[in-house]
Amino acid sequence: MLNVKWIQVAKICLYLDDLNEESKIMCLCSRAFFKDRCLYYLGLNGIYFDKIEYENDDRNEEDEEYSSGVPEEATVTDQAAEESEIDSEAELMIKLGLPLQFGGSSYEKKITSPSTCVKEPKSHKKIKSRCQKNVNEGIKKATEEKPSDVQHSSEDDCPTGNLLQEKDPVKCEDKTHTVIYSTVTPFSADPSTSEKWQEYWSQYGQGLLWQDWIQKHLDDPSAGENGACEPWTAPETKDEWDKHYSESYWHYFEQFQYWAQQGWTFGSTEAEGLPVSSQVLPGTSENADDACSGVLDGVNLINLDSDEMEQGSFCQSEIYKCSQLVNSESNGAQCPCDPDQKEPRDVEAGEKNTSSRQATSSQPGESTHCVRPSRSSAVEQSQSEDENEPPESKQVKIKRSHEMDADENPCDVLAEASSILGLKHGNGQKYGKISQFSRRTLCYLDREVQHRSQFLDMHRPVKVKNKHIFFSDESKTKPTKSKTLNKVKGFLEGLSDPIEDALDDTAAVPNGLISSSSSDPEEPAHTTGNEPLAASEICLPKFVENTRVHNIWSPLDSNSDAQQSSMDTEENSLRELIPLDIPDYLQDEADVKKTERKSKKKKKKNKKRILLPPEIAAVPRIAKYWAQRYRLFSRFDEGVKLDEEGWFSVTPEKIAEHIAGRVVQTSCCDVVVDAFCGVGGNAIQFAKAGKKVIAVDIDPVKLSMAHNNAVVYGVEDQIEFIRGDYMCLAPDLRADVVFLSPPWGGPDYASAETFDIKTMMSLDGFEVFKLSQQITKNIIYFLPRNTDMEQVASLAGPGGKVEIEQNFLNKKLKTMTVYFGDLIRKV
Ligand SMILES: C[S@@+](CC[C@H](N)C(=O)[O-])C[C@H]1O[C@@H](n2cnc3c(N)ncnc32)[C@H](O)[C@@H]1O
Ligand SMILES: C[n+]1cn([C@@H]2O[C@H](CO)[C@@H](O)[C@H]2O)c2nc(N)[nH]c(=O)c21
Repeated sequence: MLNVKWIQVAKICLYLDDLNEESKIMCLCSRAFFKDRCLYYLGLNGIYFDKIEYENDDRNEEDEEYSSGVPEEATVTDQAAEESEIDSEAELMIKLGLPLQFGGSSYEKKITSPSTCVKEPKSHKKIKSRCQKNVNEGIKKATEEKPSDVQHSSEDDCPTGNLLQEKDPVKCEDKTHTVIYSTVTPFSADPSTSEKWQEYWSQYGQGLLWQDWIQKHLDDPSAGENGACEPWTAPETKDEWDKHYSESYWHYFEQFQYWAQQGWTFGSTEAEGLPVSSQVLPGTSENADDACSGVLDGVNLINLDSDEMEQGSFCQSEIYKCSQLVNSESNGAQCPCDPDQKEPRDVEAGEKNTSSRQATSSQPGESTHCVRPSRSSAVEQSQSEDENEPPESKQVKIKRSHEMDADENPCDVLAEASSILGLKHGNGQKYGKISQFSRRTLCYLDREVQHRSQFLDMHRPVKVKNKHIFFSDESKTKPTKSKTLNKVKGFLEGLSDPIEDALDDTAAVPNGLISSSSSDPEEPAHTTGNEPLAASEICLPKFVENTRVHNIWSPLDSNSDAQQSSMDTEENSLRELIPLDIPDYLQDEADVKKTERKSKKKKKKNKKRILLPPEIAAVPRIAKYWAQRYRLFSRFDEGVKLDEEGWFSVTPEKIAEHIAGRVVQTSCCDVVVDAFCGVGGNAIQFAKAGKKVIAVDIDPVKLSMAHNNAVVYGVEDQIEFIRGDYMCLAPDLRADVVFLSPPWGGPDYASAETFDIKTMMSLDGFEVFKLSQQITKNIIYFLPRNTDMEQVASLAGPGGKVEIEQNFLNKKLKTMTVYFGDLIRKV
């Protein structure tokens, strides 16, 4: 079973001609999440039992990541998991004695994100993860493992309050549920909020549950029907409903808690502005959709009753987020942020004035274009209009698309795609006869995408907003004398690669040593100096090539210890920088973090350094990849071979496995051409998935390594290895799928803001694609994460479709896989 989470996040339509709907290119944006930390740690440690520990971490992480969108910070409790949250940039900053504010996406994640002000009580964290675990591992087991802190199990504890006791889509007396629900003690510290939550949930819980259920089962026409087959009673859906219930409850609970902490309340009665329909529940409503939209109206009618709402546009926009995507043709539902409007609405941008045009769609299933209105304008609009009203009666007003003038319509699809989805775009040449796109529409398919994206590392520039760093007199003078700064200087000067590379996935490890203290498996291990070690200084372990070496540790030498402690001292001195305007909610955490850092430092002191095998130490540029050998090939120790290019360009096994899985899911795809097979990362996985593979590479060394590695995996018989130039061979190849993983021009691809596939690769990316099209329409293009999204979409041609899948390895955006033809998953 693949440990991959795949979600559709958005649909972007690129119009060539406003008047011709047929010519638009439909671009499905999806995300695939992989986790292979255990393989990374195994690479560092070389000890198997650690793997088990980290696998546990991963499982916890999964619970958090996908169950409810809770901010990471709120759920990370144990040391290992917590360490993994700090990326190496942040770690480097700490090591160098620089405050985190200077950079590092961990800082961004942990501090600048408004949502991180949500601090889930510790008890909730435990309870929640236990609860999730229970759900996942089997409800019955949960009954037996009733946690000790569960006090009650009566029906009173049912989080749905009275309402469910009357309408009971989920029976509270059900033992299993009793356990799950009774673990909930929302707002234990604040009874009034707790009451409000109870009230809110009892009023809207069912509607929300139902709405989400329908959303999840869009393809199932029976899902929205009331009556005979209620999902909570039907045997085939009961379990799924139960799980859905638990997940939804926690999801909305967290949302509610968050907004409550931001000073928002909701109008609980009709008099306060809630529509009557919001109180119509599934099962009692004549039309379930009315209930759904009513509920969502209710959500949108959450009122601001505090002046403390200072979280900026991101928080505000969350309220307006289009939280439902329903095919209006199939069930008549509407975009919830637009209660009285049945027409579809888009996030639009184009060269032309689109003010009077309404979005149209000709294809079934694509008729609803939900809009997430502009971050601030709609909010500002509504706030300024309501300025004179008492805050509790303020309501969200959102303009309809046709009411927006081009001037005032700030909905810029490209900006949204970039900031929310992390997709890059440039002005690069488009494929075929396409010159430019005249209009774009964006529809989010995952209502949580905006929120979730905050907790993913998409290599966004660090935003430090309104931070004033003041240097005390002392600290003004110190940096010039600081050994640490000299080290920084030396370190940076010593790097030939761009900074991003040094901090990201292409950094060199200059002295042949890898510090195992690097907390982020994605990141290179950083060393304390850049001087190459003399051969005599390298204490090389006895290393037999490609055989499992379980313990390749050497004790940390006393020198390094001294170095570390000197860095610690200097770190402290540099930490005299005083950020004056840390918001209150962060101030509280500052002390906690200090203590945590101290304890981490202590632990790091105890950590050991891993020594590289001689052949790896001889090529420092690839040393960091060696630490990641198991994530590239989990059977590395059984004789896998890589050369230098192979090390940095092989597709990590989890990603390759996933891509192969996508082929398996597509019918009539038996033969796959791996046009640039390299050392075989992808070819092996295609073969493992049962496909016949034609593996082409121009380099005989690569090809022989690919063959060797295929033997290790026992799939050599399924692969035909052809040495040659794909550009010449392509016309003679026959296959059902072509996989393209060309050289991107070395590790420098990441230093470009946007990667142009036509001009930045050694081969012309358009030509490669064109040749492949002659073999089959089913093409997979494996590309850099910063590839120009519009350029790659243009490959689909007018009226075509494409799926752009972002590949996240341990929450960090790694690569982009683009699917064409039948390989595109259906929306
Ligand atoms: C990025 S690597 C492929 C990595 C591969 N997907 C893996 O997982 O191991 C690109 C490969 O393309 C090969 N190559 C470069 N130009 C080529 C060409 N014109 N025809 C065939 N192969 C070529 C290189 O030798 C290199 O091995
Ligand atoms: C330079 N490089 C890295 N990766 C892939 O991107 C990941 C993140 O750097 C690497 O792990 C590797 O899979 C490459 N893939 C291809 N096809 N061609 C390349 O030149 C290349």
